Amino acid sequence: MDKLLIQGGKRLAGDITISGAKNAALPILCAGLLTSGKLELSNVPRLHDVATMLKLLGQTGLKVAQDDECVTLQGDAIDKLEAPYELVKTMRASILVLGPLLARFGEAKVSLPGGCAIGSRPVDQHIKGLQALGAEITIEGGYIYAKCKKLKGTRIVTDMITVTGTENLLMAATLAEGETILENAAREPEVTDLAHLLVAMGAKIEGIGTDRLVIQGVAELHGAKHAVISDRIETATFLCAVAAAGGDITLRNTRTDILDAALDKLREIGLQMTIGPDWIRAQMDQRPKPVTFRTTEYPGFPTDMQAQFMAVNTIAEGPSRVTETIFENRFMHVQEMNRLGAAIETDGNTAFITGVDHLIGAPVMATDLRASASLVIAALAARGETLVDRIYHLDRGYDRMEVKLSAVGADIVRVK
Ligand SMILES: CC(=O)N[C@H]1[C@@H](OP(=O)(O)OP(=O)(O)OC[C@H]2O[C@@H](n3ccc(=O)[nH]c3=O)[C@H](O)[C@@H]2O)O[C@H](CO)[C@@H](O)[C@@H]1O
Ligand SMILES: C=C(OP(=O)(O)O)C(=O)O
Repeated sequence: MDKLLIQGGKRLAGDITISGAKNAALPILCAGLLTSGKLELSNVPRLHDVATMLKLLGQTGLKVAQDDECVTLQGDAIDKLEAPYELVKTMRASILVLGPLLARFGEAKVSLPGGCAIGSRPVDQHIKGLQALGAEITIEGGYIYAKCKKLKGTRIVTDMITVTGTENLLMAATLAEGETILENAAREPEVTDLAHLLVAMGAKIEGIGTDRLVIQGVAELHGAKHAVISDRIETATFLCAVAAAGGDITLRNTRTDILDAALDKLREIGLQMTIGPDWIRAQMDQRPKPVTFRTTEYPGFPTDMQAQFMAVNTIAEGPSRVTETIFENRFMHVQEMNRLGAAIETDGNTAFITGVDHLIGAPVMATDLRASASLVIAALAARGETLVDRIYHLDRGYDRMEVKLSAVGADIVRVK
């Protein structure tokens, strides 16, 4: 099993190119199921989750061709309307094939994703929404069996804001008969990116970027070309790395207009930033200042950045408080950070951090994707050597993180 060996205390300096966003690429790849036409996608990140998704889509009969960061999909020979447990269990986003398969073919069998480390993560809202669109759904033997003659547009109000729930229902609604209104829709930039692709494929969607999406169903969608939006979470992760380790880095191929909540907190930390349309130069030459925040849906502070900011808080010049409101079990990095000498206590969904003068390297275990990234950040700032185990979590969602970090001066190597 791969691990990362990190010698902390090195200043970071140089350029990093940000990859396409995992959370945009995964639904966008699933949109390939909605058409017999050709989807030509660029800026697709090289990630385990993308490889898993392409394998899953390939099994349906969708034709997949991949060349570096470009993926071409053609859905003119899909004949297996199924997502098996073996693949779904490794990636929850597999649930995103449900809406498209059902809408286009009137049938789908998709394994229930089950819980995961950060929380129970049910998919009841996806199911409830598809039922409202007229699908007959049964659950048996761990599988969702969905059937319909033709989905019919309706008004759907989800009980909570759900990102993949919105994406699944949005994709389904593009091929439903008549008008669908999605109230309480997620406004995450990745949902918006998917909506822009769907429009390029011929879908009729109003309210893009708002919490009320109005979709007029069309008989069919056609092929399109699309560049996946750059990854705001990867961007903010590298900004936290320089905030913790110190240095002067420039991030390229990024989007600076979808990062407000994180950028505000980074300014509070003391990170000096110069911001262009698609680049950010970040400089840090002081001990971080502590930041208190709570995670919320976009445009609020993203849960996917909670752990990385906590890593910066561990060595900040004072106490801070972090409240996680999206997932019920997203503090698994706390124990591991404390192994590095951090002083964090938790009470329910709030973590209380007392900034320490420095962390000291130790062997630690990654428990989920963003927890892994937070441990890398802590290790970059720590004195001595840290071995981060179970980095398969990291590989799910970061495109060659150790290569990008060593190119800017970090002492980080992948070991077996
Ligand atoms: C592939 C992808 O895009 N993953 C992102 C997506 O996950 P994902 O789409 O799975 O997260 P959701 O937005 O659906 O989850 C938000 C909350 O709603 C709950 N819920 C959700 C759906 C449902 O049917 N029932 C239900 O109870 C969840 O358990 C969670 O507590 O958004 C999360 C929140 O920004 C991010 O952390 C993930 O990185
Ligand atoms: C939780 C995440 O991803 P997923 O929904 O794919 O588990 C994440 O990207 O931080």
